[in-house]
Amino acid sequence: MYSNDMGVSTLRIAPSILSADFTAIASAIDRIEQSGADWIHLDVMDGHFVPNLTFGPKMVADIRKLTTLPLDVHLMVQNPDISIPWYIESGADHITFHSEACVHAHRAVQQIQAARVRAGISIVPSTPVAAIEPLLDCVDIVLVMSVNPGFGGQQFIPSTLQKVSQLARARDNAGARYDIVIDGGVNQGTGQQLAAAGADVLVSGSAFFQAPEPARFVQALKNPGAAV
Ligand SMILES: O=C(CO)[C@H](O)[C@H](O)COP(=O)(O)O
Ligand SMILES: [Co+2]
Repeated sequence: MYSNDMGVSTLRIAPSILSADFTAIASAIDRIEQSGADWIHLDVMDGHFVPNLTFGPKMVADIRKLTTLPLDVHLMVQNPDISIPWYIESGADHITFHSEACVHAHRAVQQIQAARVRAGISIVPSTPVAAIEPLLDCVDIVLVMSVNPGFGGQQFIPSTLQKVSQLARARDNAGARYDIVIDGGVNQGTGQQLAAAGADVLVSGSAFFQAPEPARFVQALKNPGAAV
């Protein structure tokens, strides 16, 4: 559930800089910090696993110098085991890679955790939760893509909700500890549905950067249904 015993929201918000102006990255980081958001989501795309290119470890290292907020690196790259060490070195707090892009996913999780970085596994909309079931007892994060990865500003795919409930149930039954992170098409409407289904963290790119009042937007996502 998304509130604690005191009725305070436990939902965390992770704005994605994918929708920021890359020529003014320091001001984007400042906007995120001032908004009361919890993590900064960094989308790394290689032009192979997804049909788009963004940035690499230098950008992550430069952002590391600007903030103490957790840096949540989302690797949309083929064979992430090659580049995981670069993102460890650049100061990432979390590194999430795609199940579809990595043959030896269990080894990659160990590689990340050995550096005391939180390890995440992600699935695209056409991949079922069953594909990552063997990893659920060892990952720190499960990132469910609710759009096809590669671009911001796409429409939420509703079948994601069922995956979120399935992951929340599996975690409760097994006593596992992963955060359920949802990425793609998150706005106040879909956020409310995702919170009810059991999401822990909502990534928001275009909606966050378009919001006239980012702090109000973050509060509204954290407290679905409440007037803020
Ligand atoms: O991983 C991503 C795209 O592959 C982005 O994190 C995601 O799409 C966020 O953008 P938006 O909130 O605009 O959908
Ligand atoms: Co992402």
